[in-house]
Amino acid sequence: MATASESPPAITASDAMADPSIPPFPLLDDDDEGTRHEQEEEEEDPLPHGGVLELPTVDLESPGEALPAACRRLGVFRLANHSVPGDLTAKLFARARNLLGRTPFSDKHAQPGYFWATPALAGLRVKDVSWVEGFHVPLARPIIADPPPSDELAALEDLAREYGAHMARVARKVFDALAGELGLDADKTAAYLAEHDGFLRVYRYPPCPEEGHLGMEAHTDSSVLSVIAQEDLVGGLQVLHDGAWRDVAPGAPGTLLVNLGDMARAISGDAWRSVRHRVGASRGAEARLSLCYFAFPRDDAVIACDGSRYRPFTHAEFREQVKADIKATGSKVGLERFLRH
Ligand SMILES: O=C(O)CCC(=O)C(=O)O
Ligand SMILES: [Fe+2]
Repeated sequence: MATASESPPAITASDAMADPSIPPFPLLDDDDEGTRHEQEEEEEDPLPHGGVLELPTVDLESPGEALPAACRRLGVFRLANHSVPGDLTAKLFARARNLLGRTPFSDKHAQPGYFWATPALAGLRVKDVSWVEGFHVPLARPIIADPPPSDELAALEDLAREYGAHMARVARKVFDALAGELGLDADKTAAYLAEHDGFLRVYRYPPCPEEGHLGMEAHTDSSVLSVIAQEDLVGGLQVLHDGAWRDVAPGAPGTLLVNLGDMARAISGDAWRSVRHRVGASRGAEARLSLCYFAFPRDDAVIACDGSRYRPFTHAEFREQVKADIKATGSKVGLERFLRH
């Protein structure tokens, strides 16, 4: 298995074409190269790479001061002692690897909840292709589709739901510990995290034969918090910290990674960070897999904080604004839209 520090031999474009499981990501042709260089020249001050970043670890059973400190300083941390059964996570990874890694693209594509290179599908330029595919599993309701999901996908979905219930428990426990620090009342503590309405994304970052792509473009999450499990040692996640991209150091085996999203930032009036992050494209022969859970406020929750730079808004308003911005410009504007004038 590839580690973050080794550089395994990259697969070639013909290897990638020969593997029927790999979606037909567009490779850069000569014209696209031209576009890419122009775009790079336009980019102001590309951010430097700042090496590896060790994240603090928070013990879910006794988070103490380490939790708010990590939220204020970084917006991302490792979580230990979370009681998610290791064999459940391993089974879900194995199913995902099997289903995404061995099924021809055309069969996956016909399955409900499957996505690949999402921004490319929104008609963006080749530079913006994210070298990723996966399944989107809403946790509050079963995937209803006609024709129904394959047996393999139905089995993956069952495991994802069982895993998702653990994620909801973990998210609630983290958020309750944090709510105390902001002095949120019981109503807000409940409304600001609809943990059972979140979703899980099962991602596979297939090997990418070409430089110049990312597994996932730089972004902040729109969630309150996101919980990521990645298969041991296959690196790739980078966070922006002090003006540089930093590779997230592999955590102790079995730890989860929690990152705060825009809603946590707004709820706390900018006291907590919504960390900007991205995923490098997998360059070795091994695909990277991750399980990402996202939890949001209730739709009607009014996000407001005394002294905040943001005007009060409902979560539904935020979501609609993000959708509208992506539709209009191809990217999310986010909280800037809600600044008080
Ligand atoms: O796959 C990962 O580790 C991160 C994915 C991510 O950042 C996202 O889906 O928002
Ligand atoms: Fe993210």
